[in-house]
Amino acid sequence: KRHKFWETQPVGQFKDIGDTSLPEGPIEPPTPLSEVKQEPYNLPNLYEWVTCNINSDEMCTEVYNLLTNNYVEDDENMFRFNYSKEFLRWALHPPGYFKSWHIGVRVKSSKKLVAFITGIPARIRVHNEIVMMAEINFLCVHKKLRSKRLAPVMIKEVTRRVHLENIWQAAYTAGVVLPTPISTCQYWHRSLNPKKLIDVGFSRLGARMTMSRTIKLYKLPESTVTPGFRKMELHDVPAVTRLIRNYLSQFAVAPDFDENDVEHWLLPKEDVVDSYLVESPETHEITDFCSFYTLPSSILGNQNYSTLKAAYSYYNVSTKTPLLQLMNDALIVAKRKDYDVFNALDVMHNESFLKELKFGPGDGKLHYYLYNYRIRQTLKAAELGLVLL
Ligand SMILES: COc1cccc(CC(=N)NC(=O)c2cccnc2OC2CCNCC2)c1
Repeated sequence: KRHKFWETQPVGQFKDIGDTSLPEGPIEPPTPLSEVKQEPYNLPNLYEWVTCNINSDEMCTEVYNLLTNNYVEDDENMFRFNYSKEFLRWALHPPGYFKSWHIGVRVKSSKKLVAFITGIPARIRVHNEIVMMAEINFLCVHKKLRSKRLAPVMIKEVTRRVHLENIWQAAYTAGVVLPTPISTCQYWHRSLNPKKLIDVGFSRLGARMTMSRTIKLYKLPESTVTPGFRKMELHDVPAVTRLIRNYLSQFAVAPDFDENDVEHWLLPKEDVVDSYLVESPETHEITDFCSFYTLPSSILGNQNYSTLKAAYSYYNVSTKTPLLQLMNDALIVAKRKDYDVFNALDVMHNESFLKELKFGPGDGKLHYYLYNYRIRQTLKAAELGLVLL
């Protein structure tokens, strides 16, 4: 039976699609905190819960190893996300984070970490409502423990711990269709190192294309073209916050970033997140912004390479510099930093540059979900202003 678990949850149900009589907003009201289950859900006998302190190098290494060997693979099982430890510390320690939302499952006897799920707090605007939510991510069950129905109890446990902090909504993405996407995005890839991408099977040589012709097709200039294009710095946080808040206000769903959020999520952090802005040489006004995060993938079964260095488009704001030119500068920087590929979703205004900058469509889709929050009608990808890690 499909979605046995999700049919028991306060999420949009397929049968409700198109029923515009249902109001936008929470599906269930909050529960009085005294009525929230105080003790953890029961795991199958052999397993126990563990709260993962990612600041501990030993614990962070255990989480890193579990994800490196068991997390999401592409549809053809040729690549597996390989989030770095530094990236995990960044992704899981935003302002106001709760340690209790970083949840692991151990085998009681061996103490081996075999499953993981996380939440982080985020203020998300949905149309005109600002909603405190948990962003759920990194749900991973060891390959040897799949279809033991561990995922539903882990989802219930993280939900319980989120409820204990008086938060009743959540946001998450998945490559699979569950009840019920608020939006479905297409992902796109821009080759930066086409020879390696073809060698590892990520891309294929185009018809009637030679390798040298392909290398030439994706060639990029050595230096960026926009005057005033530079790395973001700490002192830029107030101006970048104003710029991104204003820009994101046009989308139906978007983070409600304040300066603390911008400082955490958008200040450059080596091998984790890169961010650049355009400071007008005349007025010193900050007019544009672009950013990408670093998420390598392990290459499963290639003699010459073990890792694909990938940049993922994050938040981009264009008010003076054409988005096409801004993103081309982002590609130039990524190429110079030896990334193999630059990925993007067709969210926000990304559609306007994808084809022109020689992105090719990926072979999968990314579905966005809200927990315990109904929206009137499914959003177009271009109405989404939220990028999850
Ligand atoms: C190339 O290596 C891969 C390793 C694992 C999975 C995939 C395909 C895939 N599922 N890609 C995406 O989900 C994706 C494609 C473009 C942009 N963001 C993405 O996902 C992000 C956001 C959701 N959490 C994972 C990272 C590719």
